[in-house]
Amino acid sequence: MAVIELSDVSKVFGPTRRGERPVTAVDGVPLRVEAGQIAGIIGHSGAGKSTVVRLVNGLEKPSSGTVTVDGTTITGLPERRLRAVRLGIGMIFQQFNLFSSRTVWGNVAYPLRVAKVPTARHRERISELLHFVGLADRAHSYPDQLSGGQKQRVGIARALATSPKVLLADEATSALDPETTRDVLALLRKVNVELGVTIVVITHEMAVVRSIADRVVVMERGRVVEDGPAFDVFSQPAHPTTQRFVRTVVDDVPTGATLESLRANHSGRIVSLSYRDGSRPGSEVFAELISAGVGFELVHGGLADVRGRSFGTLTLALSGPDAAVDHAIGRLRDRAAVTEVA
Ligand SMILES: Nc1ncnc2c1ncn2[C@@H]1O[C@H](COP(=O)(O)OP(=O)(O)OP(=O)(O)O)[C@@H](O)[C@H]1O
Repeated sequence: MAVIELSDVSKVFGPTRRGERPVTAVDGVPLRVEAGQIAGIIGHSGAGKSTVVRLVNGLEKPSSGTVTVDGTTITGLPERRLRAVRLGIGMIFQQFNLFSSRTVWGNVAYPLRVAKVPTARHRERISELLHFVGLADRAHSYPDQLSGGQKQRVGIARALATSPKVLLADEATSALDPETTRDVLALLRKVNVELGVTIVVITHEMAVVRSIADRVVVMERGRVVEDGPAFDVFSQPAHPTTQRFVRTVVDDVPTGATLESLRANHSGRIVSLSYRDGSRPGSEVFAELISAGVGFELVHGGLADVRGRSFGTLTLALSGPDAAVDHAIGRLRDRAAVTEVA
């Protein structure tokens, strides 16, 4: 079942001054996020990601198309009904957006008050949330006494206070160092697995998508240019923009200067063996080469793991008589996609 569904949604911001052109921030976007999924929406600055988030929580109205959240079509809903829908959507932000004058406890209590949860129930709920995010001992601290990672944990506890079905994370780790990013992403996974919350992660970093998303949506200039299961998008990216994003985290195929340097430094034939179906190269590769009497050197490559399945490319420089090398390449083609790169 789709928890979030955008059908052919566009958002055009009209010019605010004379002489300016309207901006199409979102252009005919289809998006379906299934219940229990973690979807990663990636794109460069200005691609339209934040506008998609604002359309999902009803802060922007689409110029055309419809937005449905948890079975309710929110397009055209009056503000009063929208507020009720928003209670089912948690949000976390890059700059955490905590109240600096309230303690951790006070920050987490705030959405409970807005949702008119009886005060008698606050203590138990807040304590449960702070335990869940690992901050039970910081309840009386103020935000400026916390690290960035701790602030985001408070943001997550606050976003979960009213037990939303959906959590929207807009660049939630962009202000954090890599180690803290890993911890916060692990916490988001826990939110997904243990609480069953559907999560949409908006980011410009492929490493974030790689470590958390089940599903990847790539946006460019307001459009969705690629959308698929994380393993497929990482192992066989189709759109050039996706290919560039994937190369920022998995640089297994030699291109450009690397390829030139390989050619300059190896006189033999250079072949790449690609594994894109979840299988891995094993000792059989080397056994084939040895039995064919071919010399080899591993000159480039890498294997990556996405959602528990691996893929990657190994590049080898082969040396020996032409017939033996041809024979070995023929045998390897039975086991992997082989490309001769030089
Ligand atoms: N309220 C607005 N009025 C006018 N133009 C807007 C408005 N909000 C966004 N835009 C424009 O829409 C386009 C998409 O912006 P959006 O913030 O959705 O992109 P993004 O992918 O989230 O980028 P970033 O990561 O930089 O926030 C940009 O060209 C932006 O300038």
